[in-house]
This record gives sequence, structure tokens and C-alpha cells, in this order.
Amino acid sequence: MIEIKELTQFYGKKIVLDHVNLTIETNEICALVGRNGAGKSTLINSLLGIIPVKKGIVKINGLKFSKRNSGDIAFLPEKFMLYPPLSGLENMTFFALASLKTVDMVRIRELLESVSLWEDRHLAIKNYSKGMLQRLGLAITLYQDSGILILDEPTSGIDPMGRKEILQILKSLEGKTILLSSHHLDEIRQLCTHVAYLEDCTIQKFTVDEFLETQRLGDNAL
Ligand SMILES: Nc1ncnc2c1ncn2[C@@H]1O[C@H](COP(=O)(O)OP(=O)(O)OP(=O)(O)O)[C@@H](O)[C@H]1O
Repeated sequence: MIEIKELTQFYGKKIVLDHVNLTIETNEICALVGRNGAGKSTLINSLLGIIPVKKGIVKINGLKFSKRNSGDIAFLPEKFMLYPPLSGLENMTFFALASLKTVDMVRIRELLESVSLWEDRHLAIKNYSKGMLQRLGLAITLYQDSGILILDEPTSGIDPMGRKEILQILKSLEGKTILLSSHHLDEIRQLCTHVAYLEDCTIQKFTVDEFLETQRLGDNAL
């Protein structure tokens, strides 16, 4: 569960988040939506502890940052660094070791199969397509088995088929709390249960149906 209470964040005199409140429960998939510069990265970085919380409270599974374990949140950045000459399997093994200090080959196989990369596991990732790279990034992120997943535009730059594959993987996950930033209404409609709409330094949480209704009425634009 993610709980944000009265979070205020600013850079110098510029307030980006102003007394923001947002709760995301287990089994909710919440899209974080807002125009460029609305403050999505600031919110995500506040959750991850990359930006210290200046005012307000941010809790993950009831714990503030200082009490959390590093594996409590798994984060898939929009652009992540992998090692191009190494294979998908080698990259995954490397990150498994780096994040959890153990390499569970059964789990690695399960995850590579779930993202349809087991057949191509020995191929150097410099030869992977953008969709394959994104699926590998997702498998690496899921290896931690965290209950909380934060995904920064997980389908950005991927063709419709690749996007469909990523959405299917995310849809199949159970018992997670997921926050993902997205600019795609169709993706939100297919995948998400809720939308956190960031505008004018504040957040409104909608069910997806409510949000789509505001779109139809032209109140909000992505
Ligand atoms: N380190 C910083 N110092 C000063 N201003 C910043 C800093 N980081 C972000 N900002 C400003 O804060 C505002 C929110 O930025 P943020 O990156 O959180 O928005 P965003 O919604 O993630 O944008 P985008 O969709 O373009 O990635 C912007 O006006 C940005 O210029």
C-alpha cells in the first residue's frame, strides 16, 4: 500500500506538489497522469526516497523511508542501463546478484519465460528490439518480488504489439500495488483500475471510468 499525506515538494521557491494526498491499495493499478512538468517525476522520486520528503508523509506498507528495506519497492525507470554486449540472461543474472545478492535460476527462468524471452536468453541485448529490452527490464524489476511496483512509462516508444505484451504481463500480476506513469488513454483503459491526475500541484484520484468520463467532457487533457 502506498500512502501520501499532505506532501509538499518544492525546488527553491517553486512549489511542485502542494499538500498532495494519494492512497493506492493492494491490487490497484493506478496510472499517474499529468502534462509535462506537472510533477510526476517529483512524486515518483519522493516515493523512492530519491528526493527527501520536505513536508508531509510518504509511507510504503505503513513504513516511512527511514524504516524501509531496499527491496520494498521495485522501480522500472523509463530509461534503464543494461550491458549491450551481454546476453539477456547475463544481464538478468547480474542485476539479480546486484539487487538481492542471490541468483535463483528457477525464478530467472520463470520470469524470462513470462516475458517471452527465454528462447532469446543467449542473444546479446545489443540485438534486442526496444520491446524486448523493455520486457527484459520488466523481468529484472519483477525479480525483486516487491509488493510495490513503480513503472515510469513502461510502454514508451514500443509498437502496439509490444505494448500489448507488456500490458498482458502487468495484468497477470496479483497482490501488487502498482503506480505507472502513462500518456496513453487506451493503455489506461485496458490495464488500470484508477487514475491519479496531477494538475496545478495537486492530485485527484479517479476510477478509470470516472476519469474517462472527464475526458469525454473535455475537462482534462493528457
Ligand atoms: N532539480 C530541479 N530543480 C529545479 N526545478 C526542477 C527540478 N526538477 C524538476 N523541476 C521542475 O519541477 C517541475 C516538475 O518537474 P517533474 O520532472 O517532476 O515533472 P514531470 O511531470 O515528471 O515532467 P515530464 O512529463 O516532462 O517528465 C517542472 O517545472 C520542472 O522544471
